Amino acid sequence: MMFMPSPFFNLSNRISRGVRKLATMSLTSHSSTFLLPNLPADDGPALTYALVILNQSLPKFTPLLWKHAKVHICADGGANRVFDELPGMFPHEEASEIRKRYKPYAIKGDMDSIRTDVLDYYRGLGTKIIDESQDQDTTDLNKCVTYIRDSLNSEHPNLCILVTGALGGRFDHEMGNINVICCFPSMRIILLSDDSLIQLLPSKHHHKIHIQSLVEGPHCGLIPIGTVAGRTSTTGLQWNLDNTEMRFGGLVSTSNIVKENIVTVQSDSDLLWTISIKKD
Ligand SMILES: Nc1ncnc2c1ncn2[C@@H]1O[C@H](COP(=O)(O)OP(=O)(O)OP(=O)(O)O)[C@@H](O)[C@H]1O
Ligand SMILES: Cc1ncc(C[n+]2csc(CCO)c2C)c(N)n1
Repeated sequence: MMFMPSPFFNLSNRISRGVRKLATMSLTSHSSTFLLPNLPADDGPALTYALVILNQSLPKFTPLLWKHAKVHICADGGANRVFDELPGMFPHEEASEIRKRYKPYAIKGDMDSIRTDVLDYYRGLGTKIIDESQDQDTTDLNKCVTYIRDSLNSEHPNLCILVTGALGGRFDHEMGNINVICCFPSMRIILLSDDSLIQLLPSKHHHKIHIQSLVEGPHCGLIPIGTVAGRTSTTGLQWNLDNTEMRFGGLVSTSNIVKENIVTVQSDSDLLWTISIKKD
């Protein structure tokens, strides 16, 4: 006799799958401790930071990010910024000393923006040069993240990629940079400027964001990207969401305010989390 599923089979199956999903939903913690002068020892499971420098003015906290990062990669013309701008952040030291101290591990991109003198200089210091000029379909940031994922992830598990110069500037580049964090949802990538940071909160986790109020906030936002976010719930914000629908072209949470030391977010869709960075 042929098996006939009961009319309730799908429903009960869906419910039990839903329950299982809730029961197994993992909690991911986030904390911008990389903006503090020293990484706290009790920072939970240690993250290893990789720093990617894009071709925009370096944020003032670049030396701090460099110190916290285990590996430093320049996206094409980002190398010009390290060469030109880092010595100016240490006016009392010799430019050549600073350039040797802040030597990128690799420079990767389509190499249409790095100057020849800069390329020759870092090649001479032993920096890996990865020329992908044949690929005109992915951005230099995408190329760098791919390199980190494929070549560095096994050596450095629990990697978090900090990206400077990702926001502000040309709008197509900004959107391209945001697209990169959506292209690699399982990697932790944080886009930074002097004014704000952005990261993806994948829907398959619940999120606990430890606010570093010395260096970030209070302005923040939660933005659905690419699709409707049917249900999002938050705690710790002035305008919390309670199973609220958000969509581009409708409600998105901007100019929200952090009210507690911990913000929690759960949603059925991937969201962008953004928070302001304090000027000192
Ligand atoms: N004005 C900008 N605003 C935001 N991001 C930028 C800007 N300029 C450069 N970037 C970032 O720096 C990366 C390297 O930039 P660069 O100027 O070397 O190359 P590009 O040819 O402009 O970029 P791509 O080759 O990726 O199109 C870019 O991929 C982008 O992520
Ligand atoms: C539909 C489409 N739009 C734009 C580009 C061009 N493009 C995209 S990323 C990039 C940077 C390469 O480093 C360039 C030139 C393309 N290929 N396909």
